[in-house]
Amino acid sequence: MSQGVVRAFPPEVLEIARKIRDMEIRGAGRIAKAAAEALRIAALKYEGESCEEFKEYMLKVAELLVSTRPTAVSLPNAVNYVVSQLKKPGIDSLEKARSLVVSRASRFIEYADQALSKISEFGEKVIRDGDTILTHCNSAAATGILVLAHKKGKDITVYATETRPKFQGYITAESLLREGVRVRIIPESAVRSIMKRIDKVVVGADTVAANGAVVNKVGTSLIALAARERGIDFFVATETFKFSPFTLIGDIVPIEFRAETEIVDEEMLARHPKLRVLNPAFDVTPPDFITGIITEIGIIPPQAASIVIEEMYGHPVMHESLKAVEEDFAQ
Ligand SMILES: O=P(O)(O)OC[C@H]1O[C@H](OP(=O)(O)O)[C@H](O)[C@@H]1O
Repeated sequence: MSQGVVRAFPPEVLEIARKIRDMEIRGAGRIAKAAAEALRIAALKYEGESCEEFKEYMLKVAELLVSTRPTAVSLPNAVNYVVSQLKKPGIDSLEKARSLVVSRASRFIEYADQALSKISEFGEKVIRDGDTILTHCNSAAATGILVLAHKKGKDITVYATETRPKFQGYITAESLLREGVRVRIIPESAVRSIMKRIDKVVVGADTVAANGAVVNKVGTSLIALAARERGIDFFVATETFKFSPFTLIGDIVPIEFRAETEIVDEEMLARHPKLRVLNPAFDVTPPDFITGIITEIGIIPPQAASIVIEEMYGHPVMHESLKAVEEDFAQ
């Protein structure tokens, strides 16, 4: 190891990290691809000559990227995919290490793009001609299904929730309208009252836990509840890299709480110093509320999530948090 000297990160890498943090790049899949791209840039722009220093530098870039947003597991999964093999024996020259990072980052991005098309193909099959579908927030995986169903000639109507406070529902509405899909925007508070018009729900995911629970944009679990009340199918569209290996060993998915000022303006906060605003960005939908999880490897029941995780990630190695507990006990 070098003596703890870590080179400055390239400005492009810092800019991608900032954009993810500020949600200029958002959506769990896009975040993961942007992180892989940042790692690729960091590797290509490294100007030192030491393999050990390169590895240390890449791990610092990885830490920076993972720290930007806490909930979507696609982010650490993508970062681990790109950098974890640097620790393996045999990566003993700078050129080997650099080309490993560059090739794995490119492979991840390619995989993510292909996964989205496969999800559209599997998911399109659950949409019937004449369906009215409710979606929430803005999910590339969910939107892809709806666009493909429309392109295949199915006459569909999509209800898109506004998705306060950041109104990602507008992005969904605009991308569907561009493709010629019929769209209705509704406030989230109207979900239960319009559920009688809905044939099925399709949403995305930020993280899928080992028990099949789905963490997605806040409000998703209320939509699932309203769908269940009427016996309406509730589908989740997601790449398998949003399945969390950490939950297989009991880790809780951290829920991101964002700034108070996304909900209430500075002036109101200044007028009422005792006022506190809670702004959770995500919530958890239990597996029993979910009809199926549409992935690039097929449509799976939520109860099969742990099998997918073991297939994708192997049996989990001991996670850092558990190691820390064990070390505490050892003292
Ligand atoms: O990966 P795709 O399917 O695009 O999106 C998945 C999910 O990511 C988004 O989170 P945010 O808007 O980044 O907070 C939404 O919760 C969306 O459902």
